[in-house]
Amino acid sequence: MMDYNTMKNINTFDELAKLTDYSFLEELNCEPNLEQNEDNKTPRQVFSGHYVLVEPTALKKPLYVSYSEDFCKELGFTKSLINSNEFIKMFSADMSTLPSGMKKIGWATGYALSIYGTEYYTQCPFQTGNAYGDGRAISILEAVINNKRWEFQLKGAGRTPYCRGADGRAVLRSSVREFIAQEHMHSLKVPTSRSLCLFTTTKEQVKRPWFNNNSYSKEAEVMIEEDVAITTRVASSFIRVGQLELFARRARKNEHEKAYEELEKLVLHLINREYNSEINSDLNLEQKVILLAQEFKNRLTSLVANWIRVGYCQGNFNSDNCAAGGFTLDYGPFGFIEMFNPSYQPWTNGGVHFSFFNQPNAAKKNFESFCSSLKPLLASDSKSLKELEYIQNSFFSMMKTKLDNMWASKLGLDKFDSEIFNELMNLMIKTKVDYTIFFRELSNIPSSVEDIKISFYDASNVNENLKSQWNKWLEKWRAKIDNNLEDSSLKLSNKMKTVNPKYILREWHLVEAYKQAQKGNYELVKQLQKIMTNPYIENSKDIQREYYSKKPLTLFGIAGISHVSCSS
Ligand SMILES: Nc1ncnc2c1ncn2[C@@H]1O[C@H](COP(=O)(O)OP(=O)(O)OP(=O)(O)O)[C@@H](O)[C@H]1O
Ligand SMILES: [Mg+2]
Repeated sequence: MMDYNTMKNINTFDELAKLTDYSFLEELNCEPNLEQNEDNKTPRQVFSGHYVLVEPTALKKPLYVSYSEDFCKELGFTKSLINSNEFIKMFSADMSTLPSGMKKIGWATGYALSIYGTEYYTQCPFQTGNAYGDGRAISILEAVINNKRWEFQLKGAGRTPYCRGADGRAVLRSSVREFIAQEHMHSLKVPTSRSLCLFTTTKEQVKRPWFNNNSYSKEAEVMIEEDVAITTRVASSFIRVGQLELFARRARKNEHEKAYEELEKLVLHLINREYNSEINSDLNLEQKVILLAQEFKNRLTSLVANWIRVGYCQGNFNSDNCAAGGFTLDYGPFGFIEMFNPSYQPWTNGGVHFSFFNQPNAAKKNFESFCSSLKPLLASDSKSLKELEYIQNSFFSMMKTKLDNMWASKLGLDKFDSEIFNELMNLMIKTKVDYTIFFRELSNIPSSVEDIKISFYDASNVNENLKSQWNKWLEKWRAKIDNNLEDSSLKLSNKMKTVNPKYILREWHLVEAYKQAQKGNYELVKQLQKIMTNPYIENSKDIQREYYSKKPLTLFGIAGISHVSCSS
């Protein structure tokens, strides 16, 4: 819990400037031989170094869409700071007038890509992997604020050497989605990068593939022009599994004389930034690497169990979208499940491997890529290599324990019960239930199917046979919780409501919010932010009517609401 009383508020930009601390960035290698005034905004190969310096491309006449109240409070950022001209300039990517002590240039990093465990090079325009990385994300600040170190990164801040010929921008639509979802996830108690603020402009548009109105098409049908936007996201670091892979691939192939050294540096840097409290700095490299693998496994399995708990599908869980700190990163073609379907996948190009219930397998693949990246550092130590292999091979047993515990907590049970679980899954699929509403209603400890019918998409079609199956299941389940029940049912109910959210971010609500925002009205964005940053509370009847609500049947299958083909 944050102790706001002992926190220092930051009222002015000069106060923020004083908290700037680039010492972590300085642990890493900047790309060598970079000529000062080289235009670093065209695709090119970057052969070595952990980052390149690049000047963000500012938004002209930025419009302030919103900021995160919760996160600003956590940072101690006051309204006067957040509304200051300097703040608006910096986070709409204009770094030209920053005070001394603050870098007037940003940095972007290269990374490699593995899709479901397979190494790819073809996405790089040079087919080498040397021009793949942050194509539109540029970090601009590192600061230690109230004893915690944060990196501030602009998403959509213009081209970098890794832009692959694209525009380096993000559009308002995708930025509103990412901005709200990131803080929603934090409020759902799922580790994630955070949102600071969101700016747009009417002075610059880019083209994106999209759909005709009310279309059922799975493929984009038209190119539309959209206003660009920049979200500032903030995290303890933005190191991805793919980033480790890039340096490990180079070390493995001995691509240049410093390849091994750069890998080692990055891994130690990752430990310093993300695993400081778990890994003692006195240990030797091999011991550190082993502990790193163990702890990342621990975090990644918890993360994915949490995603399933809240109904989140990442959609594109490649190794380059997998944060090495074990938190959620890259809210692209994500979605929160509505009608339960284990193979739910909001992204039409994503494939079943990244679908809802397959996320543990996708995580396992990313974990394998992670472990492979550590291997060069253990090459001369066969005992440690064996240990790493063991850690890698036991991913699934840890994943299963985390999933079992998660399901037990959703069901209010002390212990996972496979019979109760399997029967429930079958019933949920057969009946077409809303995932969130079902578990929230279950948290009221119902005794009859009538009490959970509100979560059924087609309650009128639930026949007597199905009703009796539900009643039997509820009876069985109640017998279990009664057996386990030390506390009163009210206590159990309250406990279940801390793991089963009342509100999740439904795409059709997001669509309304970004459509309004595209017309210059940010009220719905703010309203959604407010509700989605308090997802476990009941809220007023009016809010319940609107947001504790199943997806309207008319929206099923509609492109841009039920699925997307492009998210950027
Ligand atoms: N409009 C764009 N301009 C330049 N590069 C882009 C653009 N869109 C995507 N990319 C790059 O393509 C790669 C794959 O895109 P992906 O959708 O995973 O990431 P993203 O949403 O841009 O970024 P992140 O993972 O940083 O949240 C990334 O390296 C990204 O930087
Ligand atoms: Mg990405």
